[in-house]
Amino acid sequence: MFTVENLSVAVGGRALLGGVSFSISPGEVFYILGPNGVGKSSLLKAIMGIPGYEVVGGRVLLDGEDITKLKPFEKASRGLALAFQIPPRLQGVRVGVLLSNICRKTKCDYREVAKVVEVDHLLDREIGKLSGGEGKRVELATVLAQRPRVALIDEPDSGVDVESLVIVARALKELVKDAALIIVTHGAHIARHLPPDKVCVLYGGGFKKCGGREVLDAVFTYGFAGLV
Ligand SMILES: Nc1ncnc2c1ncn2[C@@H]1O[C@H](COP(=O)(O)OP(=O)(O)OP(=O)(O)O)[C@@H](O)[C@H]1O
Repeated sequence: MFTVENLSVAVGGRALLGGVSFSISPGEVFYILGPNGVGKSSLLKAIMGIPGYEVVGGRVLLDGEDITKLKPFEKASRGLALAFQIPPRLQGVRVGVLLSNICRKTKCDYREVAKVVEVDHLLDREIGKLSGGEGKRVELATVLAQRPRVALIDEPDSGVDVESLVIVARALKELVKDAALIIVTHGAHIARHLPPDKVCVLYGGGFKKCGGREVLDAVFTYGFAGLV
């Protein structure tokens, strides 16, 4: 069980979010929806412990262990993985080398992982020279290769064409077989392919409405401002 308890987050020394709480188990899909700039990415980065995204209150628990203050690599070794909204454009690093390095630790077959997100034809390409959509699929491959217990996925459906969205959804379905899946999205296009179990709307500094799929329908009908 992965639990975020009454979390407050500051970014660049400025208070951004407060009182964020949720729990999620492996096999569950949790969507965090909200408008641009509300703090969705910052929440995932703070959970992961990325420098500059500070947890100033509350706790992050993995199977009862308080992991709030652990460093990102320590959280990764316990099974947390983050797919960035805009993946780092690593110069001079080839896709196959990165994936095989991760798979060496987790004992996966990097060519099989690459096939899931259809980047097996990109294994010899430099990550920094991929297109935006290719880069996002490679980013998902790195998360798959980590075999996480908790996958934090930032905007998997932004900048992705309709066919690639099907591939992205396939990867997410693969991930959720073993992991708790937390997906941040402002458009929720991915919901056509991967319905959520739980949904929360982040608005005005915290979660304003949480529930099941009906919250997603309400967002489409009323928008964020109309809902809260
Ligand atoms: N490193 C940073 N330093 C200072 N401010 C930041 C930093 N990162 C994000 N912010 C600010 O924090 C706020 C929330 O940004 P964040 O990227 O978390 O929003 P978001 O909800 O993910 O938005 P979007 O849907 O547009 O991706 C924004 O006002 C942003 O400018």
